[in-house]
Amino acid sequence: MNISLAQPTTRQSAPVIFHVEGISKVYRMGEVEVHALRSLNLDLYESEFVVLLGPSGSGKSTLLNILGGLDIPSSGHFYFRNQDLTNANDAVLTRFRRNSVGFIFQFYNLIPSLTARENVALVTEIARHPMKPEQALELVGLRDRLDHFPAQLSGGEQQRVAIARAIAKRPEVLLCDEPTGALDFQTGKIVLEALAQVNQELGTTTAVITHNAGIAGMADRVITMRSGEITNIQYNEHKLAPSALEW
Ligand SMILES: Nc1ncnc2c1ncn2[C@@H]1O[C@H](COP(=O)(O)OP(=O)(O)OP(=O)(O)O)[C@@H](O)[C@H]1O
Repeated sequence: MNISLAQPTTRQSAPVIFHVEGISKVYRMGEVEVHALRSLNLDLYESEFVVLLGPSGSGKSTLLNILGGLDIPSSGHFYFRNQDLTNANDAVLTRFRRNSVGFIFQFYNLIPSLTARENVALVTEIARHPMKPEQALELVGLRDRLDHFPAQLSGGEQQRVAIARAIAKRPEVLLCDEPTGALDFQTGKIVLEALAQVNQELGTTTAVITHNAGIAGMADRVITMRSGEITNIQYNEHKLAPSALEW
């Protein structure tokens, strides 16, 4: 199914950051072919906050992984700021991921023997124009947890360290796959507050995959997928603060 790309967005004057044109992804498992994405078209705009919904197996992670240069489509084209990355080689994709993309996953993948500040510093040491680890941690509300080790932090705090680590290199996009999947309601909201804050303060284009439809209210756009296709795009005229979300 092709969705019109000409609809207005709340960021309608913003330039396109990702242009996805008819991408398909087929996984071959022996004799069996799994069509994870089917001729999908999508534009994402600078600074927008997008929530991706859809049942398990609908292709959300596959799409996010392609956007982030972790996977490549079987056919179609994928552009980042007019640069065609569809057939980019490993060196180009590595540079793209390193300079332009921050990833957040359900599990935080922090290094247990390093403090919050040191976990973030690992990334800032190799980035081009990083912010200071302290600044990144302050942005996610962890100024007073700089010298704590992961084991001394709650799940929500660890996820916020992971967010600080992802944004400290000032990526243009932040791709989040089930960032609150392992967290309870209240803690999940605090993590969403941190993502909203980063989106607002740094203008980082943010895409969040979730099974939780209650999160949709904080997005500029809500994209719903089913069986490898986009079945609906909804525009929120009035975004909700994460604290006002209910699920
Ligand atoms: N590496 C892979 N090899 C084979 N099949 C895969 C692979 N990755 C994903 N798939 C299949 O592609 C389809 C889409 O998977 P994907 O993970 O993108 O869905 P999803 O919407 O993110 O699901 P979930 O919400 O459960 O994470 C599924 O049928 C899945 O089994």
